[in-house]
Amino acid sequence: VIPGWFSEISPLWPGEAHSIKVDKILFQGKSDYQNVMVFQSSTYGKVLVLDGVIQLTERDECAYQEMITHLPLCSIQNPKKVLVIGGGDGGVLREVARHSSVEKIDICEIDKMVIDVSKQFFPSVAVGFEDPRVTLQVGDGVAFLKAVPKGTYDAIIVDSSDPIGPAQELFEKPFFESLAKALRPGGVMCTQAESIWLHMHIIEDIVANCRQIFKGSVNYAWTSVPTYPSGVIGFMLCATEGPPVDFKHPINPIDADDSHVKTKGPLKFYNSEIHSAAFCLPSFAKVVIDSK
Ligand SMILES: NCCCN[C@H]1CC[C@H](N)CC1
Repeated sequence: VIPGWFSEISPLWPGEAHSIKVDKILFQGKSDYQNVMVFQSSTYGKVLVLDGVIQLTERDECAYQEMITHLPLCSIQNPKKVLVIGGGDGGVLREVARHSSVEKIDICEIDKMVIDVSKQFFPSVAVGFEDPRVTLQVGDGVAFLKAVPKGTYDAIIVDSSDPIGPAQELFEKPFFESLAKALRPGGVMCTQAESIWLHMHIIEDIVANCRQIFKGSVNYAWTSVPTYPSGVIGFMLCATEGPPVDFKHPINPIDADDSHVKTKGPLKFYNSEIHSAAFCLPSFAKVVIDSK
């Protein structure tokens, strides 16, 4: 380890480690689920780290939060009831709140320390919790979903960490089945789906499971997040059987010039062109994802 630098070392990306220069460690703690750390970096603003893995930085969190939220919500007319699993930093809530059609935002986050630390060190991210439509449940998303009545939500966003630690079950088939049950016909889900450069095997399994469960449509999208491993992150976008959903052509655009987004500050990353482009895959990924 180089003094003054944080290196992201994990068995999920063997042989490589992204490093960020550390100016000052601001918080270190251990919750019931994981180690939590916040540091002031030299060039990426404040950084949130869980069990040694970068979750977000102030400089590039916009890319992930905007894409994971607007890829599903801009693909259906009038989303009204939205559920967020994970997302304890509040960033996805901030983005969901831009949609004036949304009436109810439920969130189930397992680790209260993540929520408290985000409110203390990342107020521009945790601002999402302030929206009056938000109802917070601190608990396990797997159990939460089992109790949700069939067809409750228009959209569910699974903003998870990696499948090592508390989020492991969020990548398994029973969880995808409970997501599908909780969605209305033609409802949409969007989950964090790792890196096409590092995790094609994990992605292959997720796609195979989703194709069995989501009879509407199954799509993989990806985007650039400099501080995530290999500099990219992917998303599974699925729709249940019902009114058809064409993820590649947003029917509910929320481009930067939309009046109702002014209250939340401008969109820094998402727009309708990058929405459609996100579904264009390199050949080595297409051959796996389209063949499942
Ligand atoms: N809400 C913060 C983002 C959580 N998702 C991240 C995706 C990339 C992973 N290596 C770490 C978690």
